[in-house]
Amino acid sequence: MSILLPTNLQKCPSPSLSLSLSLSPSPPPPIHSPSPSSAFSYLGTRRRCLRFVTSSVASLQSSVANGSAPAAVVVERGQIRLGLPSKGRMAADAIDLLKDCQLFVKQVNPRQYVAQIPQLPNTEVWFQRPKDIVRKLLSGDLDLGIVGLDTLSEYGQGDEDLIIVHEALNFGDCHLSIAIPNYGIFENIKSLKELAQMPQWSEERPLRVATGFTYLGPKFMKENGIQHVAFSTADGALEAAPAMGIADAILDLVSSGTTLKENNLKEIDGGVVLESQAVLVASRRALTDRKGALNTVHEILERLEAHLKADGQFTVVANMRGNSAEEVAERVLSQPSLSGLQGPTISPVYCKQDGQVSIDYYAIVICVPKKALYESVKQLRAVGGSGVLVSPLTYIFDEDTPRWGQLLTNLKL
Ligand SMILES: Nc1ncnc2c1ncn2[C@@H]1O[C@H](COP(=O)(O)OP(=O)(O)OP(=O)(O)O)[C@@H](O)[C@H]1O
Ligand SMILES: O=P(O)(O)OC[C@H]1O[C@H](OP(=O)(O)OP(=O)(O)O)[C@H](O)[C@@H]1O
Ligand SMILES: [Mg+2]
Repeated sequence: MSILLPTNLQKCPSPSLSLSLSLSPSPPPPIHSPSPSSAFSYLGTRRRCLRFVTSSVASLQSSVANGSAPAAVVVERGQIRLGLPSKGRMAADAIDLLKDCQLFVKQVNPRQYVAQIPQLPNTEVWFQRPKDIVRKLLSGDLDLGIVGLDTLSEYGQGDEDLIIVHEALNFGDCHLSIAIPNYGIFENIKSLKELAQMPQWSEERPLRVATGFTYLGPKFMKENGIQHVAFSTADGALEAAPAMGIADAILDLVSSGTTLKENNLKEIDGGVVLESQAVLVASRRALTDRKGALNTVHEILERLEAHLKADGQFTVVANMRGNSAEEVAERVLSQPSLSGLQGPTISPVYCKQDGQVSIDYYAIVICVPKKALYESVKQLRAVGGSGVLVSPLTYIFDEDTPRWGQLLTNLKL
């Protein structure tokens, strides 16, 4: 069966409207590809030169001679710059997360793109579109940023200057996934393998995929050995493309799955390109070369870890009759969900009866994962717990911040 390409895809009238990215011969190289003949590598080198200056004429000459990107040093400026999404679903969540960490972003009015965080006096916030945050981290115009992993992966293209400082900020959960119609020739197709093996696709008539992810898409298809694929770009409402005849499949973000369902599309086994959520990302050069950047990251990271760790937990307090703290501890620790972070805190409850002070009860305090709350309450009752009080936890500051150690190792510090 042969299917005709719509004319707009055959002719590619405008790169911004319909850029057909055939997988053969190869997907676009990374921004900082060392290949001197590549337009992408040229753009990357220029971009870098906007903000980072070469350390000396001699090193420039030697790097030109060996074909590598010139060694760069960071241009001086007083403030550390943190990029936050200026619009879209991530904008409010990023500010709310910082607020939960007692970092209050003071933006005088919503159209002002720079703001302050009084708690971090050496740091400026710059509001930018998520993809521009990544671009500006690469060019040296920003030092830190909060974006979705999908945006970071698409626009960062694996650049080693980008370091993920915290990979799970607990918002913006979604995944990047291939979806196909659940009708017509795709009705019985359930996996990427089955999709790739459909007889319809050939060099002349490839599988047409509409996506905003024109780096990750071709890369994924190539890694999965799938031939005869052509990508077209689109900026929004991609889910309409198959029904409009513009594409056979789409590659887009999915969260609840409602948009796919409402447009008669389905995901397929093996079709998930990336699991994504918001991440804190930093420029390696900024962290190593910019005065104060590492301290700022340390403080933000400590606050984030303390808040995010606490976010998944409740404090549970209960009273328990017993002869001694040790005896109560044994009963509590006999239950699998009651060991808390390091173990239960058990303290005597002093009661006055007939003028005498006695200890008949002990108060136990534990941290319990939110998901295990009800199970924990049942276990507490089973060993004699009564008057169970549950309250949210705000921060857990551990002895050390695990991601800080990982960051230092990554930076070879
Ligand atoms: N449906 C979703 N559910 C949860 N997170 C999502 C969803 N769609 C996108 N995201 C996450 O939010 C980020 C920003 O998406 P958003 O749609 O707000 O902005 P955008 O796509 O950059 O801009 P726009 O859609 O206005 O062109 C994405 O990079 C992704 O990480
Ligand atoms: O699985 P769901 O919960 O239905 O979410 C998925 C939709 O969310 C995003 O679109 P967005 O709302 O950002 O609109 P856009 O296409 O204009 O970016 C994404 O591009 C999907 O279309
Ligand atoms: Mg969107």
